[in-house]
Amino acid sequence: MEPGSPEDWQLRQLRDNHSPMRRAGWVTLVYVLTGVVWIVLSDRLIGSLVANVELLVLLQTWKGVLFFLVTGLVLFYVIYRQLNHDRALLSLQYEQRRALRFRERQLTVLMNNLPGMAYRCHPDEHWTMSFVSAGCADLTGYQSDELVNNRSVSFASLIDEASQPEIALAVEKAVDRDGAFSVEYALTRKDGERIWVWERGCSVEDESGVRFVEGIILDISDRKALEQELEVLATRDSLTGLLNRRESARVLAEEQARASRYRRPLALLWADIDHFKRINDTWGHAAGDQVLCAVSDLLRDSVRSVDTVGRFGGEEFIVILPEMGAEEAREVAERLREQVGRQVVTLPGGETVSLTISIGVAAFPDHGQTQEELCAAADKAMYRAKKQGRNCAVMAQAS
Ligand SMILES: Nc1nc2c(ncn2[C@@H]2O[C@H](COP(=O)(O)OP(=O)(O)OP(=O)(O)O)[C@@H](O)[C@H]2O)c(=O)[nH]1
Repeated sequence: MEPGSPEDWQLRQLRDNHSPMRRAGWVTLVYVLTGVVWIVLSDRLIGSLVANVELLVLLQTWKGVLFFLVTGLVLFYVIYRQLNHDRALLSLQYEQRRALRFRERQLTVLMNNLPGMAYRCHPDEHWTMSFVSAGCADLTGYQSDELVNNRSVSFASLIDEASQPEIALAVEKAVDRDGAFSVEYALTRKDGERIWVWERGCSVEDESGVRFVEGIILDISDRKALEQELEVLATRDSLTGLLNRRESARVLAEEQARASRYRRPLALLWADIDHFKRINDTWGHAAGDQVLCAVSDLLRDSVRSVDTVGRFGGEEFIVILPEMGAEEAREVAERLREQVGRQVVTLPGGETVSLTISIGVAAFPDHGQTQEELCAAADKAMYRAKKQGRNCAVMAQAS
């Protein structure tokens, strides 16, 4: 009910009115006093004006009748007004109850048809649920009564452990400033399936001052999968699965900035398959693809976990070697060159393809102060390796 509405005014009036006993007492007192005053005054007036006894008796009789008529009318008006007032209050109560029932029904339908689950919980370490909507079964696999009051399992135990501190912080902040929070995290369902959910909630206080958190939780696994797919598409080379050119450049820029900030060594290898065109021309493009994948796998499997291998274009690869100086990088390049030389790729038709690679080696800061200078130095070194007869690793010249 809106404050200031007519219904509100009526209820306030009812609350502010005196008690029924006091009101009835007042009415009776007014009636008795009026009667006494009327009888005394009217008797005196008539007695002083009329001397004839018969006329006096007649006037007394009509005076009594008049008194009953007037008080009867007043009584009728008072009771009529009161009953009308009561009836208005009763119908107001009835309308309010009806509106309340309608709203409850609306709310229940809404909650039960939400795509996820609505909840009310205590902000304790178990996220003890005091209410969950019917969508709980679809979302978590648990029935409402299994989750409410942690009867079978606590909601906190379903949440991915790594996300718990972040969620606790978001909720704490929301409770502190009476605001809302939204978080994304992984949740383990009753059947063991791991799903991604998005939760939005806010802190509320009930009439007795107890704090709760209320909100909704939606399944966003499809969106997450799409996001991850898009991320792979944006950062990976679709043929080899290595980082693509853009992502390789981003990682190199990051590593170069770090090396520059902390004055740490960093090396870059620029590798190119020798006479790759011949492979394509001899065995076909699909065979060329297979060779590219084989070389990619070999490079990826032959470096440290901190190193990054990317496909920079056609048959060109880069290897980013953090915390590595020029000499060590040359040894790595030599090792990779030998491994590729030893590798034989067997094509689907049974034919075998042998290959070699040429590698340019550049180190930060000796061969380049910036990412661009480092790339250019490694690329030039690779071309010198080609000129020197291929199948070799060549160190870049100092800048
Ligand atoms: N199969 C296949 N071939 C590719 C791909 N990308 C580029 N190429 C081919 O790679 C070949 C590169 O040839 P070139 O740049 O002449 O180099 P090369 O034959 O390796 O000779 P050198 O580098 O001088 O040793 C071209 O024929 C391109 O068509 C790819 O994704 N798959």
